[in-house]
Amino acid sequence: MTADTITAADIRINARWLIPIEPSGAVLEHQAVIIQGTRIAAILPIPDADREVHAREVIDLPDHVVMPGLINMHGHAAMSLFRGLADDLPLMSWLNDHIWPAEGRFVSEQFIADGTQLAMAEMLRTGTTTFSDMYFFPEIVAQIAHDSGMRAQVCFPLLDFPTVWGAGPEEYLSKGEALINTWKDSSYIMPAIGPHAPYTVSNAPLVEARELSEKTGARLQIHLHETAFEVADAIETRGQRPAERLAALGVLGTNTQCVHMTQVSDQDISLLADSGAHVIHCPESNLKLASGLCPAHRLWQEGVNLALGTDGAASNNDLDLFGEARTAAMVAKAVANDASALTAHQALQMATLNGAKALGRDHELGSLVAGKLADIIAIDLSDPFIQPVYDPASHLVYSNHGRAVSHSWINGVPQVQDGRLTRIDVPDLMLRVEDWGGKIRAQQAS
Ligand SMILES: CSC[C@H]1O[C@@H](n2cnc3c(O)ncnc32)[C@H](O)[C@@H]1O
Ligand SMILES: [Zn+2]
Repeated sequence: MTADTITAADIRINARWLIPIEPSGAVLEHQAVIIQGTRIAAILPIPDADREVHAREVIDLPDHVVMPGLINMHGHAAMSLFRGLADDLPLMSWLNDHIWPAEGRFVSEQFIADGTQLAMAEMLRTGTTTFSDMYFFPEIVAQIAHDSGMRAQVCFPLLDFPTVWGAGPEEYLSKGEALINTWKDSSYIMPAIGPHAPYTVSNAPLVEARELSEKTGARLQIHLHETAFEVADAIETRGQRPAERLAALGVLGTNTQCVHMTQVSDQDISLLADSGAHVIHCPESNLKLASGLCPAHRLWQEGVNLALGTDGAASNNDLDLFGEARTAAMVAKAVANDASALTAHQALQMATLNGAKALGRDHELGSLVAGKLADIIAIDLSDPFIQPVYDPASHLVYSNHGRAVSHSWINGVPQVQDGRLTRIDVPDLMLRVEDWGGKIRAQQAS
């Protein structure tokens, strides 16, 4: 739809600044975003919109920057109920001695429902409109996200051993295929396959996961090269680096999302770049668990698509993707010994368009372009802690931390209005969260 043909629209957002991400990272001023139904109909200079558009609802955002909703490409949403339960530990002792025992005790359908809602509330408040989840009871995660109108890639878990969600790989795969069939035509829910890690999934289920991905088009997300120990142990026990093993099994491809990649050799980079696999960078979880540092600038230079994730709130310990973008930019500078290694604009692209690419949905998500879905956020830059403004992208990455997200829309539907959630009953949610906190505290004390 062009400006000439528009006469009526559902929503018009008048923005002081606009960061559309595409076709360039440039910041535009005094722009109107026109929404019709679920999609962006046009982006016009405000004076043109005044002349040509009659919107049912006009939202004036005179101190705000408007941009695409953030895409948090890796997490375990319901682990928000374990936030702060086990800090200051390295990955394997965090998992083996604390998190897996706690999951064995507490994870249930109700835990997943409440913990996922708590995570969604935090993500919406900090600018995320699409998240990726890898956790138990994915059918509940999918339903909860769908019912709240949040977009989600929901990866069903795949491991060699029994968990609260199933007896082993065959059960996970058959329940997972049912999840894919249920949601394959949904715009909100992207069902996906979540083999946990190379050290918890053996070759046969990995190959079955690949075949399921090829048959259905579902994405496959895996924790990969998270620590030096993982890589050294694989070399010792299998004689292969994990990425090499995945490549040999045919598991690295354009549908594959590799989470972490803190240990990267030249050969690993070639495998990633040649296969078209995506890397999901989770710098804060990597820092907190002392897992290592992903060389983001090198991967970017070599043409690997690099998106951002928070990981779960028990290893981050928040789900603020603006904060993650800041950390990614800072860490890249330190790792490369180059202050320009990853700029604010690149960090915003990682948090938006690159996530959409990893999902295979960059034709309709990840940037503000006419025709794309209306997943949009607004951030109020009038507060003293983000004044004065020279480049709003700089403030979003280096000064903001997601505190000032005032509005968001997903599929053209308001999710945050003046900083308040429209679709989640927060007081009721907090009662349930406090109940879980009480139960978990009591067990810790016993
Ligand atoms: C199979 S469901 C997901 C499984 O992963 C665990 N987990 C959470 N964070 C991490 C991480 O950084 N590396 C490896 N595994 C992680 C989570 O507790 C679930 O058991
Ligand atoms: Zn994870």
